[in-house]
Amino acid sequence: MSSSRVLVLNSGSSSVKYQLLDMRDSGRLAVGLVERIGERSSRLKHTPLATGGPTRESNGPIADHDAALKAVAAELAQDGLGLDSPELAAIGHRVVHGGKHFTEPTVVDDTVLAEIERLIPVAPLHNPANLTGIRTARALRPDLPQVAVFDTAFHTTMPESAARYAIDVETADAHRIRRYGFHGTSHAYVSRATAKLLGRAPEEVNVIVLHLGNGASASAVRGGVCVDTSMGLTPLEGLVMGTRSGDTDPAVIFHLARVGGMSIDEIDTLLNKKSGLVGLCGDNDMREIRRRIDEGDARAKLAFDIYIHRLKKYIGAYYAVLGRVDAVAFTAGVGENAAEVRAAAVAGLETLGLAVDGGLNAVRGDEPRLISPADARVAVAVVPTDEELEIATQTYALVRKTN
Ligand SMILES: Nc1ncnc2c1ncn2[C@@H]1O[C@H](COP(=O)(O)OP(=O)(O)O)[C@@H](O)[C@H]1O
Ligand SMILES: CC(=O)OP(=O)(O)O
Ligand SMILES: [Mg+2]
Repeated sequence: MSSSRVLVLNSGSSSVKYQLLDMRDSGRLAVGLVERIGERSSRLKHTPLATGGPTRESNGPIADHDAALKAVAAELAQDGLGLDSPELAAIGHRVVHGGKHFTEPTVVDDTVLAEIERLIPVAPLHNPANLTGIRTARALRPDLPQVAVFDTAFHTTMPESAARYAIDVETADAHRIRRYGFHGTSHAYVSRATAKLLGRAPEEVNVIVLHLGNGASASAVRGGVCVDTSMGLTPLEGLVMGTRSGDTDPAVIFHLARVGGMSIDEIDTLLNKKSGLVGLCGDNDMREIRRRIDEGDARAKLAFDIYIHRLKKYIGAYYAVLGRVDAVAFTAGVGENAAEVRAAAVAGLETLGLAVDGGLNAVRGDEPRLISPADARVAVAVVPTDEELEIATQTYALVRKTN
């Protein structure tokens, strides 16, 4: 029997998203999510698409990512899709920080694991979870290739002028301080899907991709190649996010330490977990923020306005970086669902050829779609991301090549 299945694990700081795919037709056999790992109210949601069975949900404490992955393996086994299946060709893992070293998907060995571990200080919310996912999967199926697909890989093409901070070169190099960028698997997938939507080859189009999830980043993609992105050394730089501040004056940190008496760890937690939308108004979910705005809540409105102001600045910046823009693509949880965010982000940019058609923008759906008026100079699009499919595709291509 030929092995054509790939299990994809997208381990986040407190969640694991997973998909089992058959790569002969990229069909999904099972999808699921473990949320609130480490809390008492963890939840596992599993949909066995292959059997047509109902979605199963279970609640109860799941202590860590190791336990989460074992619970996922048990769910899959219940549908006859267990990790012991000879049809499984590989397990693909999203790894957030690959540094400068990893520009391609990579079969994991001990050296690769050590490098991912070395990068923990620059992705403290993500790389530890990714590592646990790989280690647990490897223990369950030591004979299978485990493939790491890095968020940073797509951004390694950025020119030095975009990738370097203007700080002392020797100090920066000694500590590998540069702008790496993240969500690259999504930016790559969405920029290609946007070209397809326009009926053109990726090499022909310049796209600004706005990945607006809980973490959020923008990228400038010229002819399929990333030339700038808003996240930097870590996923803290750039846009306003669910819990992260995005851009601030670095002197805020000196001030909080010297005048506010806060420790470096306290400031790290403040900027990564207690800032962004949650810090501004107490909620990080855009649905809740919209509901509060509708009720006249001023703090929610200010949080929304700050979020939009930053987003608009990045659209303008990347317009200037690219010179010619063919499309602006909105993706991820907020980008795909929040019509009011899309409308507000491009409002007033008509002189740049950017506009949203109210009717088209209000349409909901899972397919890539244009929301700009028919005569617009620049296409504005909603392009759902599929990081799991992209990871599976890259993983399968690599194992086919190496076998
Ligand atoms: N229907 C919706 N309307 C507005 N925002 C939404 C909607 N659904 C999800 N979101 C936003 O998407 C976010 C999650 O995005 P997602 O891309 O799944 O993030 P992550 O991958 O970082 O977990 C939520 O926090 C919420 O703000
Ligand atoms: C890199 C990053 O911010 O990822 P996420 O949006 O999944 O937190
Ligand atoms: Mg995400």
